[in-house]
Amino acid sequence: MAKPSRRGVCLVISAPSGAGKSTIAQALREADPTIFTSISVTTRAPRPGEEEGVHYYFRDMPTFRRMAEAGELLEWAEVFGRGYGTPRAPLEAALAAGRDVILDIDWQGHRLMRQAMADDVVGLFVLPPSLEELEARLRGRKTDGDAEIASRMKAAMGEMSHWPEFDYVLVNDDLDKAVAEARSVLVASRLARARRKDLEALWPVAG
Ligand SMILES: Nc1ncnc2c1ncn2[C@@H]1O[C@H](COP(=O)(O)OP(=O)(O)OP(=O)(O)O)[C@@H](O)[C@H]1O
Ligand SMILES: Nc1nc2c(ncn2[C@@H]2O[C@H](COP(=O)(O)O)[C@@H](O)[C@H]2O)c(=O)[nH]1
Repeated sequence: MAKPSRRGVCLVISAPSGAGKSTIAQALREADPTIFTSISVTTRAPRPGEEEGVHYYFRDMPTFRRMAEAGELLEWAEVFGRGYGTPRAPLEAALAAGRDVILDIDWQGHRLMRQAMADDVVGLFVLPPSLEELEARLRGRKTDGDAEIASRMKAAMGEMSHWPEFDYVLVNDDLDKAVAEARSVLVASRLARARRKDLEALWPVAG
């Protein structure tokens, strides 16, 4: 197979639950179907309408632990008391084939991804316009009960305090604007530092 002209960008999008990162990631993928979708493994139960291998790989805790110990997960973290992790092999294959990848994971996962593949990772943190709007979005989504929403709201301030660790930060007040900004981050990242290695092999560089 011919070598791709560049390695893909691994765009890690994090946010407190309900801020809109999955919605933004989905819009980016719909606009550009070449973007690779990483499907995480989780120990949480499927929500109504969620499908195995589409939204998540749903596994019990012993299986999740075995995968983590065997190195099958590039990163994994406990979020809201459950295990979530990124399968290693499909993501590495996609980047090597020159495909951009979007990961919709929490701030701990972003830290671990930076340790695992610093040159490939670009971090984007999505903030909600306010705590009231965050709670309204969690309620409006109708996927979680009161106790789960309370637990996610309780964690939100702590999660949001990690925004300075990211390369880019946006406020998702207007969805179209947020998607356009996230798209700009992806395009700029394609042209940025790690991508220069490919050009250095092709074009002269002043000594
Ligand atoms: N800019 C926006 N204005 C109004 N509603 C929005 C906006 N962005 C997203 N939403 C809605 O907010 C809800 C939460 O969005 P989403 O599921 O994408 O959040 P998330 O950050 O991925 O949450 P989780 O971490 O739980 O997966 C959804 O119902 C979505 O349609
Ligand atoms: N570190 C990781 N975090 C992940 C991964 N997949 C999802 N997540 C994060 O978990 C919470 C909750 O998700 P939900 O689907 O239960 O609402 C959210 O912040 C996700 O971003 C992963 O592989 N690794």
